[in-house]
Amino acid sequence: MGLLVDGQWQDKWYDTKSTGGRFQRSESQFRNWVTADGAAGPSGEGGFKAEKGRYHLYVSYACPWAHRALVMRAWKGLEDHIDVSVVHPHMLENGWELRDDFNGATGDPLYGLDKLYQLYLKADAHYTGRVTVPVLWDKERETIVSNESAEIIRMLNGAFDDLGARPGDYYPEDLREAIEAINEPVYHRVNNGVYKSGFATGQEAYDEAVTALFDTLEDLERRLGESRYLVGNTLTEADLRLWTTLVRFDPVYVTHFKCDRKRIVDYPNLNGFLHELYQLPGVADTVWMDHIRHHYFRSHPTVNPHGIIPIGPELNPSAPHDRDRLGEREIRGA
Ligand SMILES: N[C@@H](CCC(=O)N[C@@H](CS)C(=O)NCC(=O)O)C(=O)O
Repeated sequence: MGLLVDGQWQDKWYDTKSTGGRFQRSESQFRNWVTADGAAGPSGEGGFKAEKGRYHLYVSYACPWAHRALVMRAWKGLEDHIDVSVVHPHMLENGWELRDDFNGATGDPLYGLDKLYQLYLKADAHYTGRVTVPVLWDKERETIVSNESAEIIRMLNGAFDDLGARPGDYYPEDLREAIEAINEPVYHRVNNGVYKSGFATGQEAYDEAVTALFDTLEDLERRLGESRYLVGNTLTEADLRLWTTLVRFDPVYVTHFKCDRKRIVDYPNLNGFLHELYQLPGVADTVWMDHIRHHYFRSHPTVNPHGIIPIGPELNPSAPHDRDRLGEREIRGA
C-alpha cells in the first residue's frame, strides 16, 4: 500500500493520526469524461469521444468501486467495446500489481507494465496521490480519462448508446434527484462506511462509523420492503452502488472490518435484493470471490497481521428471491 509523490512511489499506509483515528478517502484526480461527441463532460477536458475499442478498464475484481464499472459494462453490453485488465488481488508494498499468477488476473497485455503506478506515471510523470482502481484508460492518447468510478459508470451508461450499447438508462433524467439523494448516504455511510469502520484506529472513530453504517442498513431494509429498488421499481445506478458493498459484506466486512452487528442474510429485503441483482444477466460473472477474500484478508497487515483467510460463511446468492412481490422490474429505455 502506498502512493506517488511527485512521480516517486512511497510505501505508506493511510494516515489516521491527524484525524483522530478516522479514515479519510482522498478525491480521485483524473476527472475527464468520455462523451458521445468528444465534448468535455461535467469536469475535466474534452477530446475523449466514445469509440469502440479505444478505451480500456484496469480493475481489481476485489474492489467494490471497480466492480461498479464491471457491472455497468455488463448491463450495457460493452464487453466488445471496452476490454479489461485485472490486477493481482494482493495490494502490498508496491500497491496494485499487474501480475497474472492468480486465477483471473491478466497482467498488462497493453504495455507489459508490472505495477499499476507505472500506468499513472505514463499519464502524468509527476503525479501525486493514491494509485487506485478502477482506471479508464485511453489507448489513443495514452492517458487516464478517469479514476472515479461514480463518473465512469455514468459514461458507460450514456456515451456508447449510438455505438451499439445495450438499451437501458440507469441514470434517467427525471430520477436524478432521487438517485443523488440516496447515493449520498449510501456512499458516506455504507460504501465508505465499511472502510471507515475497518480502518479506524480509535474506538470513537470506529463507533461513529459502524453505528452510522447499521442505522443506514436498517433504513435501507425498510425502504426495500416498500419498493423493489432504491428508487421505486426502476433499476438504477443507485442499486448498483449499494450492491457492490452488499456482496462483500458477509464474506469480508463482517469479520475483517468488524461490521458485525448483523449480517446481510439477517435482513430479508437487503438479502433478497442482493440475490436478485446477482442473478441479473452477466452479473454473477463479475463476482470473483477468491479475489475479494484474498485481497482484503491479505492486503491489510495492520488489520490482519498474519494474513489468515478465515473459513467464510456458506452463502448462496443464486438461491430464489421474492422481490417480484413488490412489482415488475422497470429498466428505463429498455
Ligand atoms: N473514489 C474512487 C475510489 C477507488 C478506490 O479507493 N479503490 C481502492 C480499491 S477498493 C484502491 O485502489 N485503493 C488503493 C489505495 O488507496 O492506495 C472510486 O470510486 O473510483
